[in-house]
Amino acid sequence: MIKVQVPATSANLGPGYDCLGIALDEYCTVSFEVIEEGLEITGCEAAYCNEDNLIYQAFLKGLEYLNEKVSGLRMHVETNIPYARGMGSSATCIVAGLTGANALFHHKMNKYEIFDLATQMEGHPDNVAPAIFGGLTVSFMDQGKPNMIRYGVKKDLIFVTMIPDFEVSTKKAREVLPNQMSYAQAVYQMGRTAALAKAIEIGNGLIISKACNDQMQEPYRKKLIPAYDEVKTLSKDCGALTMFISGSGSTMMALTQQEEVADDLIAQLKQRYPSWDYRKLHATYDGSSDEVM
Ligand SMILES: Nc1ncnc2c1ncn2[C@@H]1O[C@H](COP(=O)(O)OP(=O)(O)O)[C@@H](O)[C@H]1O
Ligand SMILES: N[C@@H](CCOP(=O)(O)O)C(=O)O
Repeated sequence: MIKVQVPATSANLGPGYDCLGIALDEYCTVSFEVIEEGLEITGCEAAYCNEDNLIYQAFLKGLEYLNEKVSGLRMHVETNIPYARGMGSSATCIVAGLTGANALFHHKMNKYEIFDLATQMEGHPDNVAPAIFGGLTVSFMDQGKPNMIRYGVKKDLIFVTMIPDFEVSTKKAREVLPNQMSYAQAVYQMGRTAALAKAIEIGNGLIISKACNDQMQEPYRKKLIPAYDEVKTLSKDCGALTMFISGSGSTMMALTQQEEVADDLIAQLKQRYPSWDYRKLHATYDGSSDEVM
């Protein structure tokens, strides 16, 4: 039996739409066991316990690439990453399926081949890159192929993760975006994205707070998250460096280097939104991994 572990991810980090992503210390683990026939899936919602399961679809894509077949498969999923909340659940599924297939067939693919296949399935590279390689990644497409470079992350950064009790599907959140932006907006985004990556690496709070602002997707997506303005203001009032929509939402993340700021923000939000889920997460350099059990 093979056991695969993949971290949650937060994409965009404000201005880095479809480019920036970071791996966080919350994990999805999936075990894969070849059986005589059929497909057995446990550990996820009944709606996903069938051939449409995204992990299974990615597993099949991996097999096809490797030109391999299995007689049957037993899969067990354990995850703390909520669905459709902007924490990269679909990327973890895709990376887990591909990694599982690769591990069963002697690691014939390298991580860059997995990155390519995963990007094809996810449609953009920013979640799958940190899910595979860990850390803070900057990705871009070149001639249809994904490329990425990895940055470090200052250890003391706390990602205050505020998970609303409703879903936002990535597909829907992409549909609300306009098709064009001005040169002025492009300049606004480029400078901030480049500066933000370095600021997160070295823990420069001043640049994080100035650079982590976005004109490209958050102004349009905040309509899908009614509490966005309130959470943004509260994060600032509590002393957080910044607050952004994680991936396509609905999760919002505030960044701070002070434990008491994180605790205060969570305590205040818990009073207003007791049904939300709150976590204090940290970046991880552990990308996807597999082991024989
Ligand atoms: N454990 C799981 N098993 C099967 N499919 C899953 C699982 N978790 C997530 N998914 C798939 O990922 C979709 C959510 O993806 P998406 O809308 O991109 O949100 P997210 O921000 O969580 O990645 C679900 O609707 C489902 O198709
Ligand atoms: N760049 C994508 C990221 C989607 O991330 P997810 O965690 O919501 O799947 C986007 O913003 O659409």
